Amino acid sequence: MKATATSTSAPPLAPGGAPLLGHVVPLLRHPLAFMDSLRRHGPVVRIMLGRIPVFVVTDAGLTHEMLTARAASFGKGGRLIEALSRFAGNGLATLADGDLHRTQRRLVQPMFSRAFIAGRGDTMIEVARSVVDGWAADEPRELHDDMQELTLSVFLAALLGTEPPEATRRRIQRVLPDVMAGTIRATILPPWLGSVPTPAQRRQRTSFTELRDAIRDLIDEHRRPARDTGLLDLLLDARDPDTGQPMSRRQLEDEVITFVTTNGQASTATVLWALHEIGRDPAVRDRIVAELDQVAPGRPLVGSDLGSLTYTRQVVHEAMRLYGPAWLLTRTVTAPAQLGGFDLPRGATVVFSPYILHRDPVVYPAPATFDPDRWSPERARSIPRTAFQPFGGGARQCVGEPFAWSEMVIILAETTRRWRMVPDPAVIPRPVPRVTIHPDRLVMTPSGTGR
Ligand code: HEM
Repeated sequence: MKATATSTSAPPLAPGGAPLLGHVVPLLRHPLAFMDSLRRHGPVVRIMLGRIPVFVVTDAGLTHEMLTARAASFGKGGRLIEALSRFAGNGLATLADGDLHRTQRRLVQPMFSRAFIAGRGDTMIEVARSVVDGWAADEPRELHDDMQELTLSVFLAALLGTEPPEATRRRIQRVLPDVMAGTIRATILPPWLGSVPTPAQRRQRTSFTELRDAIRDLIDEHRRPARDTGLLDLLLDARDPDTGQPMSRRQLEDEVITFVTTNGQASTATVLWALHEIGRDPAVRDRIVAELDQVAPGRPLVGSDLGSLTYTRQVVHEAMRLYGPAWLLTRTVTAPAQLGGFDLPRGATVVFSPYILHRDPVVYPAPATFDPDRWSPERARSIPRTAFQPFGGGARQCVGEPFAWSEMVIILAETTRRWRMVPDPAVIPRPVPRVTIHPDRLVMTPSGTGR
């Protein structure tokens, strides 16, 4: 997988750039096709955002190397991180590498451990089921809002350790689209163009304040639940092992905002794509339902069943492969560095993209085909580990990964068991790359039972 050049040199320039704007136009117009096309030009390719060179790593081995063994030269940073920190402040995902990140990661890690998440499985399932049960039969639904409601409800249930207050959930859900809306534009546009004040930017700034107010109230109003402690209780109890100090109030807010926004993006997108693919292929749905009937015959699903839902997990796996869901992540070169034999100057932004890696036809034959059996225990063995990196790698790998798997499997299982989701043939969802890749619209009708 790892590619090397014979001598050190500047990475090749991608074709199709314009004099003043560079590759901004193809990146804004056809971002996914443009990114996918870069693989043809080499393992590291130079593109221009205006006059600023940006280096895109298209090779899986080199991406992994950059995130792990060479991480000291490739710091977390770059334009995406600047754009995200406008609302997430110093949350775990936007903190620069260093002591504060290491301390925060140590404090936060236990709340996303497999054991802790497994202990919240029953509550997460109950909340997902009550949302799905509330849908009316035979009425078409715009599933984007539904899935955002589901992922947010399930996350808040785990965060609080109990069913979240409906008003709080609504308040957060209302502002999330505006919070995320301008992030990719702020990443791609040259700074002089991105700083022009527009009504959309003003709306976005208001939404940042509203989200922070909602999270502040959520923390203030939280009471430790009787049954299970939530993730938030762990955060409140966390003490820096060196100083014995709790997290500052501002840091706590930044962390919760980070979790709510990351969860709402990536997990929502993956579940939407999975439902779209299940709707196109009834055989996939039948196999999920058969598995659920075998694992939990004649009874509701419980948390301890999740580990046995092998096929349902394969469906989630394949949805994450095919649609990313992150297509543009960034690092900053902290000292003059080489990657794959190419010279990269200090201060440059490096882009890496699970989307590009997951569509490599050498590793994934017929890469555009949705095939959950790629991930059957026998076939998955032939896929190199670095070829599937939806959660990144190294010290900055997604801390929420165990939570994300449980959440997505729960939502898919509960939706599919309760309903047969019938796609609207007039609405063909198109991928829209925001921070993650969302379908522009997904309209499906819950019909009868999934059985
Ligand atoms: C399908 C679901 C998800 C995907 C594909 C995903 C993907 C990623 C990726 C690729 C990174 C690394 C970014 C980088 O290296 O620059 C990341 C980091 C992170 N993710 Fe996720 N994520 C998902 C779900 C979640 C959830 C559910 C949470 C929390 C509730 C979460 C919280 C975080 C945090 C806090 C970080 C920063 C970790 C650090 O820098 O130490 N993610 N995620």
